[in-house]
Order: sequence, then C-alpha cells, then structure tokens
Amino acid sequence: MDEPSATERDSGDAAERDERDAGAHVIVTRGLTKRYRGGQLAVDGLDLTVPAGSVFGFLGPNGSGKTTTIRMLMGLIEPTSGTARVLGHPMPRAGRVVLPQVGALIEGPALYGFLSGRDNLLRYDAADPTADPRTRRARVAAALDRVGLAAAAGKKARAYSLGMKQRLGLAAALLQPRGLLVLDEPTNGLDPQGMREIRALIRELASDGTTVFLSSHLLDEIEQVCTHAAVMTQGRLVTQGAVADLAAGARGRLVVTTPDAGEAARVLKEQGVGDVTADGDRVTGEPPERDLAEVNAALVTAGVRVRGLTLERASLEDAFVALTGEGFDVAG
Ligand SMILES: Nc1ncnc2c1ncn2[C@@H]1O[C@H](COP(=O)(O)OP(=O)(O)OP(=O)(O)O)[C@@H](O)[C@H]1O
Repeated sequence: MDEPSATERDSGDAAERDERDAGAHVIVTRGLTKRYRGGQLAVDGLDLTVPAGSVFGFLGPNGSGKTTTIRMLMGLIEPTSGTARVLGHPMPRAGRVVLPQVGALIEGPALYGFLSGRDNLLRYDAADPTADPRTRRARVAAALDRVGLAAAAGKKARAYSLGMKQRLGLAAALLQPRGLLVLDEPTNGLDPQGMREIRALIRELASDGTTVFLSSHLLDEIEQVCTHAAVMTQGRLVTQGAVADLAAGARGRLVVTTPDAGEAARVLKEQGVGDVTADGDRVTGEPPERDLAEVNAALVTAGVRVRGLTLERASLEDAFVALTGEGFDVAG
C-alpha cells in the first residue's frame, strides 16, 4: 500500500538526478556563485546544464560573468557557494581527473614567438605529465593538420596572424583526445575572415561528437555555430536550451518592403501593429493578432505599393530583448 508511486520514485532529489544525468550532461552547475573579495557578485546562483555532444554557446555582454564561470569550471578559482560537475566529477575537487580530458583555450594561447608553431606544440606537450613522449611528434603533426596549420608549421609563431595563433591554441587543446573543449571568446580580436575560419573549425571539431563549450558576446556567432546556448546578464542566467527553441520563444517581426514607408507605417499602426519603425524602404513591427492578409489589404487600399510583406523568424537577439527588456550590447 505504501509503495511510492512511479512519479514519486522517478522524481528523486536534485543531486540524484544530476548523478543519473552525468553521462548525458557534460557540465552541470547548481547554484554556482562567485563573489569576489572586493564584494563584486560576478556569478549569482547559476544552474547550467550542458548536454553531451552539443556545441554550447555561453552568451552574455562583457562583464556578465562568463569568464568567472569558466574559471570556476576549470578549477582555477573556488566558487563562493554552489556546485559544478564537469564530465561527471565535482570541480575543483576532481581537477586531476577532469582537466586532462578537457582541452581549453582561455584568454588567448600563451606562445613563444621565437619558436615555430610545431615547436610550440612540442614544448607544450612536453609540459603535460599525462602526455606520452613516444607519440608526441605524431600527435603534434595530427593536431597541426586538423587546424589547417600543417603548411605553416615551421614558421615562427610571431609571424602568425592572430587567426593562426588562435588556431595554434586550438591545436594545443587537441593534442590529446578530449571529452570537452572549452573556448573563451575564441574569435575575439579576429578580422571577419579569421572569425569565419575559427567558426568553421569549431563546427568541424564538433562534428565528431566532442562537446564544445564556448563563450561569446556575439549573438550572431552563437546562432551560426551553436546547437545550444545559455544567456547571461549581470551574473544571472536568463535562459538556456536549444538555440532553435530559444529563438522560437520570441515572436518574429513583421516586415513590409515599400517605397511608401511613411504611409505604410501609419497604416500598420492603425491596424494594431506595435513598435513600428521605418528604415529606408523597410517598415517593421510586432506581428499583430489579426490575419496578415487583412493587413496587406489595408495597406493596398491606402495606396501603399507593397513590394514584400513577410514574417521574419525571431533571432536570439529578439529572445534576449524579450526576456530581459534590454537591448543586447553588441558593441561589447
Ligand atoms: N578578479 C576579480 N576581482 C574582482 N572583480 C572581478 C574579477 N574578475 C572579474 N570581476 C568582475 O566580475 C564581473 C564579471 O566578470 P567576468 O570577467 O566574469 O565577465 P565576462 O562576462 O567574462 O566579461 P568579459 O567578456 O569582459 O571577460 C565584472 O563586473 C568584473 O568586473
């Protein structure tokens, strides 16, 4: 009679659930909090869940607590409170087990400019007590090949472009098989071409199933590269989930293309369209409840020459604005 019901049995407590999920989730934090000594609350009660195999974007404006979180995940600093599990183990306690399985690129790679790209990697690998010296040369060659630096391997690192340096940093993270790659702002400071190269490389690295956790203050970067994302603002988590679902949670924009933008804006407002803005021949607004065919008919009746009337898919930026009521500080 007193047997627990299926739901009671299944619910468990949060710790048990996290234990069960350890294989499915590569990073799990609960109430993770960091208050710096000066009193700054940098991360505030963070509950993060990173699914295995995802390319997970950790998105937030500058100063929102991304680097502080990454430093706690990597055991570089102690949390003030809360817990973090990485690859199923508690951090920072299990650092010795976890860290060899994590390839990290944090705050730019430390390189010796006077050494070639190849020699930098050989030296880096030699400093890793878990690395097998017998396979060193082969692993370095494979990593250079993987990031597209095989041809430039003999060049001194100081002659590398910023994008090449960043790729060399990624190669260093790939010298050993990894369960997780952690990249802090991997395209920061790169020109558009360098950004494209790094993004393509990240997608390729992820295609073999390696979980990639990358921080960025660039919304479009997350949309282009990531399957999942978490959004931070002022140390707090705003939302997390599959990128497609996050964007779908926000409503898109109604877009009317017309040479008669002023008149179109007036008619749209009359038709109950909110937040109408006109920019050149594009007039946009919040989609109204009513049938768009009626809105179109009203525009045409008023003499507006409609070239196009569409609903634009909501972006992650729309979702961010809808959730926080703030604009996303893209300039950083
Ligand atoms: N060592 C420190 N001591 C005191 N405050 C700090 C320290 N490091 C960061 N902070 C503060 O904590 C907050 C979060 O900083 P953090 O660097 O984690 O943010 P971020 O999202 O990574 O931003 P950025 O991209 O600029 O690094 C900021 O207000 C920052 O000024």
